[in-house]
Amino acid sequence: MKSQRILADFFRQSWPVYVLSITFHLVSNLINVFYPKVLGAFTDKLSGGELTRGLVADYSLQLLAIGLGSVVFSGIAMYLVMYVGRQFERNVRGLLFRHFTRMGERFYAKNGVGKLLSYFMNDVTAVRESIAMGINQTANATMLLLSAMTMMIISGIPLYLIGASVFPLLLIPFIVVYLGPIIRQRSLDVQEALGKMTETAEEQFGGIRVTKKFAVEPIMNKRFGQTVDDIRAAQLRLVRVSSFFQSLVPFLGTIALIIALAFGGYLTIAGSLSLGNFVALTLYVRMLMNPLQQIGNVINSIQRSRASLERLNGLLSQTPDIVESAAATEADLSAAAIEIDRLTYAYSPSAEPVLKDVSVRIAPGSTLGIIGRTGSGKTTLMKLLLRIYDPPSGTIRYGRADVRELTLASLRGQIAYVPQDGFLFSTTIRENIAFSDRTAAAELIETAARQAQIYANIDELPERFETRLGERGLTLSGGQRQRTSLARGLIKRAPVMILDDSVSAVDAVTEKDIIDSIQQERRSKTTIIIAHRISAIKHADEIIVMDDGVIVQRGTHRELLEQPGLYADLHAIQEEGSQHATGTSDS
Ligand SMILES: Nc1ncnc2c1ncn2[C@@H]1O[C@H](COP(=O)(O)OP(=O)(O)OP(=O)(O)O)[C@@H](O)[C@H]1O
Repeated sequence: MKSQRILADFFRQSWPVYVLSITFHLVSNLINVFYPKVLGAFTDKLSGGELTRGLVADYSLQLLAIGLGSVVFSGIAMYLVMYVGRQFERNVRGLLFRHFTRMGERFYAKNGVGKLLSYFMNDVTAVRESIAMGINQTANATMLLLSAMTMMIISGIPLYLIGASVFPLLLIPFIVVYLGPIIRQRSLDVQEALGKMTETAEEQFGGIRVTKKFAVEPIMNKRFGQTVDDIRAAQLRLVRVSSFFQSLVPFLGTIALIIALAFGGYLTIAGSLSLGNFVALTLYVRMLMNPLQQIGNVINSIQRSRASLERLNGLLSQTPDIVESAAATEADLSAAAIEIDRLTYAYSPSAEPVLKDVSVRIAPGSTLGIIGRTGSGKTTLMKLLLRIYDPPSGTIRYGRADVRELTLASLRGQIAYVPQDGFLFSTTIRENIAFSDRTAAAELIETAARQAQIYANIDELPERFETRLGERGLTLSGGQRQRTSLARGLIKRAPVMILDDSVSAVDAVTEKDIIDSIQQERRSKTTIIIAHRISAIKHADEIIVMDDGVIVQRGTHRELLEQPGLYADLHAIQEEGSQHATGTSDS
């Protein structure tokens, strides 16, 4: 399973660093456990009246050496593990991003951007913390526990006294088994709530312009406030159980100290334990409290990170809905006819089909115009041509090849798709236009801009093609964005071009200029134009009219005008509109 893979892969690569770090921790702790022994010996000398100035200086120097030695080794050990922890973070973020790029539209329709960001930020960090800090502290604590126990035995502290003092610590595993799953579940709830908040924030920042124009800030504040309240509630539920757990562990340490003090004190008075060993015992038990506290923290953090790991695993084990066949071949669309054959498509098995028995043949080099009511399935049909969604087998062919048998890169690399709401990146206009080939020559970029009738606008900008756009290209007007996106499609000079309502935001005169230059540029190349205005498609070799997923009419502009139907009705309405606009109407 992928779940184990993230960690297994990571440990396979980085285990030498961990071994080195654990060795350094071991050395540091071996040095550190001499500290109670030195103090014990000091106490014995003091109580025996044998302490001299020279011995005081000696003991002080020994303590200094112990302090320095242990700090240096534990410092290096910590650095090493933190270093690989950051490597883990970097690797998993890369892995997640590559996974995201493979996922299809269905995945993005289900998972908001904010939710996906939360995987990058919260979950990866939670796992990193536990495999870096967690492993550091566990190694440190275990070493300290083991070496302290060994030193107690070597120092001649009776075993039964050590056993009695350490007994309360044996209860820790039982507490972990009982409280661990509760902490994990509550951590999962916190991560989900954080994901929701990032999702809501992303959406609200994205829609802030609409919010302001409708003056609905209070509603939005309330909605966001709710997600923040949910996080607080989930976090408090987690804090209640995790702080109980975290304080229970050192409490057991205190019980151990009380036993050592009472039992050890009694044995010292009875003369069966030296004063030096009594001091050493209490110092050792006190010394054990820190690692216990650390182990408590670590167990808590491991439970939290297990919740995050589960979320990451869940995400990484999702497979893309569009999978390239193992025998997929490279597409060659340069002279291929596009055959759509009795295509019926529904977005889900339980939903009504949005395309019903659609058949069209687009000859290579020809232009197909598509017009129809909104929601009639035009964009869906284009997405199926690009295999953004999977059409039923045999219903879409390029030449002789079924679309499902072509490699995705070769298929999409040869189709220039220009959507209605062309997304622009927050980089320069030049990079936005030369998106499919960043090395494209300046003349090619300029020609594409001219053909898309955006050149004059760009030329007026202070830095022309080097002008940086704001996020999502929002420094341009809607029509300018659309034409920049059109230039991005045109520069690709792809064998097939799809304009999906791509000139809807430009005025009629500009639209005519754009259509003229597209006709010129794409004279011998296959072009599909979807439009709501007849003026944008009337030059097409064939026009199909769609209504509710069905092709209701087909033919050339002239043929369609001669038939009664949706096309002639649309034409009449649009003609009347333009006559009103130019003042040439009879009525
Ligand atoms: N991802 C989706 N999941 C489920 N249903 C969808 C999805 N995308 C579109 N639809 C539905 O499919 C139908 C056809 O939508 P489509 O976008 O193809 O229409 P269209 O003809 O391009 O519309 P418009 O002219 O308004 O752009 C609509 O009823 C729409 O609600």
